[in-house]
Amino acid sequence: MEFPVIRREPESANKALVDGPVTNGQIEDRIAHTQEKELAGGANWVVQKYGGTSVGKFPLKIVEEIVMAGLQPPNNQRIAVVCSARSTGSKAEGTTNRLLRAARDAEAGSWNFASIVQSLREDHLDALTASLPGARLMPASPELDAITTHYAAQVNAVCDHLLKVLESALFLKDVTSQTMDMVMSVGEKLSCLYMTALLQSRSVHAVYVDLSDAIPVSAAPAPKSLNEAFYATLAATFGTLIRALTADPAAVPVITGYFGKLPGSGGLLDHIGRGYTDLCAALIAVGMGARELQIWKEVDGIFTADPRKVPTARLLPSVTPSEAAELTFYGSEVIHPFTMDQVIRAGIPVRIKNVMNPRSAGTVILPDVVEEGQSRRKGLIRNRSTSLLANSMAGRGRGPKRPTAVTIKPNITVLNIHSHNRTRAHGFLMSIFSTLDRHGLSVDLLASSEVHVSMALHCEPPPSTPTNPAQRTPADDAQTENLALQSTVDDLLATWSCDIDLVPNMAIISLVGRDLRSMVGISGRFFGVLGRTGVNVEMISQGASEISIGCVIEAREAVRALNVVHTELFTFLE
Ligand SMILES: Nc1ncnc2c1ncn2[C@@H]1O[C@H](COP(=O)(O)OP(=O)(O)O)[C@@H](O)[C@H]1O
Ligand SMILES: N[C@@H](CC(=O)OP(=O)(O)O)C(=O)O
Repeated sequence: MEFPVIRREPESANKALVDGPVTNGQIEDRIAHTQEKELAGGANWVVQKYGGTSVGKFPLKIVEEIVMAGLQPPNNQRIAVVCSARSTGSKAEGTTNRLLRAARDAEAGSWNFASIVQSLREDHLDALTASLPGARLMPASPELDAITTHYAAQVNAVCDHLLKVLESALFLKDVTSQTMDMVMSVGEKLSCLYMTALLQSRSVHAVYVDLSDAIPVSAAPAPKSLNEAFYATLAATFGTLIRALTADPAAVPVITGYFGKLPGSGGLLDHIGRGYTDLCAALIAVGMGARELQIWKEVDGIFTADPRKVPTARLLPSVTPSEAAELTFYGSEVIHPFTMDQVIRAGIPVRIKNVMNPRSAGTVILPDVVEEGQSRRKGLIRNRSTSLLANSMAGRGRGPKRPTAVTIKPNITVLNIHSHNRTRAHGFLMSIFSTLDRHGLSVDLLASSEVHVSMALHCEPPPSTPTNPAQRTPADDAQTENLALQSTVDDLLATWSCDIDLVPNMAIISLVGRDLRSMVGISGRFFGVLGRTGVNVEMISQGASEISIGCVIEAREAVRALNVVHTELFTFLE
């Protein structure tokens, strides 16, 4: 792939000129060069966040091929590692879900939590034994013995404390948000203790950093919402704490992606939701003044479509923060939505990389000029050179305009409401939204007229078998969502004279791209190809976001629709 060159004029540091094409490698050099000069004081820190399945499935790759390789010449980076809770299979059966299940068991009066804690304890102890150098060779060296003994003591201490918390919850028959947070934090603690020991077993000076008590008590007078000022304080606190623990230039902090009790009511799950480690890593990157935040996944980066569903999808070298956010919201799980705001505001690029293929450059998320302009209006500061570089990398203003990616979001139910009352349209909408809010449902797409409203809601499918409290599965959450939907319908029918119908088993297909706003005829092409290939469109929403066009189709058609749209708009639009 080729990109235009950014050439810096010596007499004007901020003037970038578009020149001939350059390669990905040259872009890398230029990003490094630019940032070295501009992120003064941020040294050479790279913050690397690893998801739970990466820690569970590829721990040795992370340690040897990514962290150790990054520390050594010619890279000579300072690396901060941030980990999520381990999952050896899928995230659904990973440590965090097992912990949440243990908490619900305790609340329901079942001692089943004890066996969950025991299996987590054994899993984590066995994981280290299996990954030690010369794993089953006896006798181990005294250094390795010391590492494993210390590790076992820490794992046991964390698990014993967890048992006490869960026992208290069982006797109280109550799990508060704070208790849930305390239980959930164990996943990241165990994961980071494991990665610390693993790095130490390879002679890396790894330092375990637990952020679960890092939020200062002074932050306790809660802000009404977790606002920018709060996050800025948090980032600074994390930065100070981590620096203090890693004064030795060889030290590698291994930091829990769980970051402590939030002030006010509600816990991390309520305020941030699952996937909170992305945000934690972003705050750490800001606090450390890192030169890059890397989110390591099991995919090479962001593609023009889900590469597991569209074989011809191409890796995108860069996307803008808004595109990444839109893609995440509409089904391509790229990055937790709150993450980008933090790092982009600080001018730190985010790079999505693949643990299975560390040499691939991945996808970098950088703001473009329009986004920079918008943020200036909001009084935010950006790193100008990274913005210019991003524009140049994406070849903006040169060549044909094109959409960036197409994505699908499954498990959508359409809620159609037809009011019998033609005179109070504003009251009708207010009643619908307050009912949805009461039941904790949010709307993904909306189309409305005076008396008719169609909404696409995300609802996981219900579990196939009934569950008893002692054997809950992650599908219980799905059951809760479906009950919420049913209660919403009941409440609406009770308070408003209307007809309601629910259309389950749908999906949203969305075209995303910063160029869409100026691509005349793109909607026609998008809907045209769906129509020509016999994909029925149930509902259309356009205009809410300038950078996406979306519609609801039947879920069973989703992968076919994704492929035909990709072929039409990404292959032939070259
Ligand atoms: N446009 C896209 N680009 C890259 N991945 C995508 C895209 N759309 C969907 N995906 C899916 O998102 C997932 C992200 O990678 P993965 O490492 O599995 O996630 P996680 O870190 O959340 O466990 C992959 O399963 C991939 O198939
Ligand atoms: N352990 C948390 C936090 C997290 O961020 O996970 P991951 O990075 O694996 O999505 C969760 O399961 O949600």
